[in-house]
Amino acid sequence: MITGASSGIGRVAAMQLAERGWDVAVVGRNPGRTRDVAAAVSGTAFVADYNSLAEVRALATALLERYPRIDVLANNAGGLVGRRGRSVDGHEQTLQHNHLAPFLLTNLLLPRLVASDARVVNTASLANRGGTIRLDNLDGTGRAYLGGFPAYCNAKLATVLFTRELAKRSPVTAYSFHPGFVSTSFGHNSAFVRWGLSLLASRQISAEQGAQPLVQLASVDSLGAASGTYFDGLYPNGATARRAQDDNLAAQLWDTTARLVGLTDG
Ligand SMILES: NC(=O)c1ccc[n+]([C@@H]2O[C@H](COP(=O)([O-])OP(=O)(O)OC[C@H]3O[C@@H](n4cnc5c(N)ncnc54)[C@H](O)[C@@H]3O)[C@@H](O)[C@H]2O)c1
Repeated sequence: MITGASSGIGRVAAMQLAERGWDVAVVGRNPGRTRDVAAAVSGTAFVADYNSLAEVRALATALLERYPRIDVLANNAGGLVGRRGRSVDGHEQTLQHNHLAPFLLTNLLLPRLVASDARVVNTASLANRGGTIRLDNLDGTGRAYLGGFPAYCNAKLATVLFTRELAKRSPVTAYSFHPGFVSTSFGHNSAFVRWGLSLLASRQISAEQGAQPLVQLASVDSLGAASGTYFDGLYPNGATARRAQDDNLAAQLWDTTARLVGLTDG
């Protein structure tokens, strides 16, 4: 199961895993592109916009109906929303697309993932190092938006913490990773990020190269790294923000997020 599989890293990973014989669930936001990729990999298309948690819930229901077993869930959908705005559920959108929605999807699938002895692979980012988590203000209300970059850093720090905590709270194997600076449509909707990426142009890699960590983390039998590990590309224990090592923060973030997405009432 690969989210954000209609383009970029997710699309290439879907192609490569299908070539290895996997039955791939292609999850995307754009119906036409998602169906095209699904047809190309002889997989099944699922469409959901993470701007709505109701769509995430419907997605989970459809996936559970279709697959009695799930070997891998790759939470890869994400990116920046260039202008501050609220999701259908009232949350800051970059936070919802990168953290709240994948958290909810994973939890709704968790019993099936556990029963399948599955792996969860979360696409994080080096940007986690610039993140902060304010548990009483995950939306960043009142803080400068700057083309979504601070919100993105915070959300990807949340991804690293979520992965560590998932490894603690459940028997599934969970990894997060930074794919590298990959030439995709990532950041095209934010002038600030486009400018930042232009400075890194010489370090950009192709989507084929950027998909390698996802493909490896999904498919290699033994990675020799503990569940919860963050990879920088193919290398375990990549550099993270110090806060990403804070077990107490990870546990509190889990509980706060569960409340925000309506999994618990506190
Ligand atoms: N490209 C990079 O340099 C880079 C670096 C670090 C991390 N990442 C992360 O890699 C992942 C894949 O990005 P990419 O580089 O392939 O870019 P991309 O823009 O080609 O792909 C992003 C995918 O996420 C999906 N998505 C975005 N918002 C969504 C929403 N609201 N609902 C449902 N799906 C949504 C898109 O439809 C698309 O399929 C993202 O999580 C991104 O943050 C990318």
